[in-house]
Amino acid sequence: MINAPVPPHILNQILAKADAGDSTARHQAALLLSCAPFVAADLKAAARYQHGVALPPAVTIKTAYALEHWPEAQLIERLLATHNAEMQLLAALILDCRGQRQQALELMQGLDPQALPLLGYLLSYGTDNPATWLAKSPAQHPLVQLRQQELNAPYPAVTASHTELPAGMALMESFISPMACAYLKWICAPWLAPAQTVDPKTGKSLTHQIRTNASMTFSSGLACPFVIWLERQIAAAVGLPAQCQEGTGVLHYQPGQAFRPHFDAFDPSQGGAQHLLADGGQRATTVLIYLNEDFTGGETDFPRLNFRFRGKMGDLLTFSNLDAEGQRDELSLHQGLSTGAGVKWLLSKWIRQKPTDHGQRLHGSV
Ligand SMILES: O=C(O)CCC(=O)C(=O)O
Ligand SMILES: [Fe+2]
Repeated sequence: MINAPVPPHILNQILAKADAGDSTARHQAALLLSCAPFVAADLKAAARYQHGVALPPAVTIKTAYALEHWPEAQLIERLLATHNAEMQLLAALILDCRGQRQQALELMQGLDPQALPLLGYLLSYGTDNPATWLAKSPAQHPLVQLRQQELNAPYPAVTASHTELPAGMALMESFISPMACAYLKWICAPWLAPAQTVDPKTGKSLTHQIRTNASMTFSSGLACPFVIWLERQIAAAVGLPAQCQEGTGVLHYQPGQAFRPHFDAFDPSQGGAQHLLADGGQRATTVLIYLNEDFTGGETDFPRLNFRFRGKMGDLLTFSNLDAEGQRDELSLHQGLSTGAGVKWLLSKWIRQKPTDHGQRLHGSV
């Protein structure tokens, strides 16, 4: 079975019917709330509607993986055992990022050829014309095309000896594979919305001209096993607990869009700071993973360090936002320069000093 994500307004209509006693809606609600890669609410909510409904294996896997910390080999084994196209795709992505390309390709090739266009349609539900997806032959699917194009990309990740990196920064080249980049772009595309920024005075999120791009954030309820796995990979790479992470964000810049100069760390002198610092303390570290290369402009720019960075597909750049005393580092000011031609995709991860609600929900309490 393939699990369908649903835009919130549709889900809310179904939930309202289910709450009014409609048994079909209850059934739909249990399935939809528990599906992967997008779970529109948390699993506790699904349980409310669950009576008599067999939940898809993905749900059990996601919950157990998040809470029991299975070793990676066990995760892959269980994903494969579901015989579910989506779960097998996740296993292929993890294997691919691990450098087991041949096994990943075999898995991809073994997938039901109808499953990928159908997954594309389901993932774009409500925002795309289903006919566009269903009319595509499986061979036209971006993930299918990619497996032929990207055969020679280097894996696994290598830590780059980038002599020109400023202090406090590190680069890991090919941290995730092009197939994984394509998957992240693909599943986020239908869910992009104007990116928000935090109002320092109130601590509330709002749209602001400082940030004109779009984004999508995987809250703990939305994270699929691949995103949970990726958060743990990031944690290991930067040596900071996965529990300290905020949700994984994916940023999308159309030509001319930008994220103007800003600090990721909060300004503690502002009124909204206490509210923001309450869940995990300061944003100590930022991790960026570059998901594509086919655009001009759009570098990540650190004006006070006279440093400008352009990642290759799958590269991870990390930098610190705090100085040795734990205060906001004034040198960490940075921006996503406006893109010229083409679209820029970037994964963005902020890591706090202490565990966050998000991190503990996905990775257990510390
Ligand atoms: O788009 C970029 O290059 C920078 C993104 C950024 O500053 C952030 O996500 O905090
Ligand atoms: Fe930033």
